[in-house]
Amino acid sequence: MAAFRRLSPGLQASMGSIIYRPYRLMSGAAQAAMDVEVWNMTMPTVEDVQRQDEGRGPQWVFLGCPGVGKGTYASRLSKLLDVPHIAMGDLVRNELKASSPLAKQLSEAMKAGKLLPDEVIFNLLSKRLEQGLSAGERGFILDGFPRTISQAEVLEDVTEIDLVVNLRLREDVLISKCLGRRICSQCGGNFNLAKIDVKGEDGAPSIFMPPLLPPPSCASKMTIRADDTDEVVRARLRVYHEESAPVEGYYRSRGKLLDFNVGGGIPETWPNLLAALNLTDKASEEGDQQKLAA
Ligand SMILES: Nc1ncnc2c1ncn2[C@@H]1O[C@H](COP(=O)(O)OP(=O)(O)O)[C@@H](O)[C@H]1O
Repeated sequence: MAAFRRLSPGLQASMGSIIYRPYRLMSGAAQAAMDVEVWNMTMPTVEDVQRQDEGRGPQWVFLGCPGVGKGTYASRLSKLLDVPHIAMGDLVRNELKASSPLAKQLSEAMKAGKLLPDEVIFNLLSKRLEQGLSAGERGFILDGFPRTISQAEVLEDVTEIDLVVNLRLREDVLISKCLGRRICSQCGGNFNLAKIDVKGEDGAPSIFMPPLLPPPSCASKMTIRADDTDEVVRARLRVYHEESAPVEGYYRSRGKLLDFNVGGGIPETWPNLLAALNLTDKASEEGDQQKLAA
């Protein structure tokens, strides 16, 4: 509870009331059974995950450096498991569209690659979870939260996290992927102009990732995130190593961390990730069957 004491009483109240009620519905026995499973790294099947508990969906976290693909894979998994994908960066960017002096100040910090104050982050996350609860959402996949040990401690105080997926990729590729990232200003689609083709060295495998090019309708509307410049990407990676990498150890020591090396583009990585999670994507399997039959 030490982390709570560092937060404002109002925030404690809001985190406590919003997250505690529904997510504590899971029985102690069910929680204990799940802890043992995750500790032994026996991954749940998609049916186990969906059947988990009447009032409680899966609660997963995605960790990993900027550019590793947290958003891409968390969003795909959220569709597969039918739980919301809550991307902290998106919540922040959305909030900072306002023109208040505070929004300006926070936006400057973000553009410099710094983490924003916990108070701001918890407020946004609480609001988002509250909206989700009113809309009947069950469970979540968090992407970009927690990013510090103190955030992880607060999260642990208020709810149970079932599984933490830690995506990993070599640093030169991360930088190229951040610099190649483009977003369509009209439809919000994410694309990447970077062509990654690195030879394996010292036992490390080769990595090939083709660019993810926009369709003609989006091509003239490409925008770049303000924090995807070379200097800021390097600053964000430094911040990750200093502040966020310890969160990996936090969950590893609790038996909840699954390390996963991103070894290629989406077509190779997605099935490998599903296999590591012991999940089956029936839709893409059926698609494969259709392709095979054609
Ligand atoms: N949990 C968090 N704590 C503090 N700041 C955050 C958090 N999540 C997002 N931010 C802010 O939003 C920025 C963008 O986040 P995100 O889109 O998740 O970036 P990335 O691509 O680096 O993983 C971060 O660099 C930081 O300024």
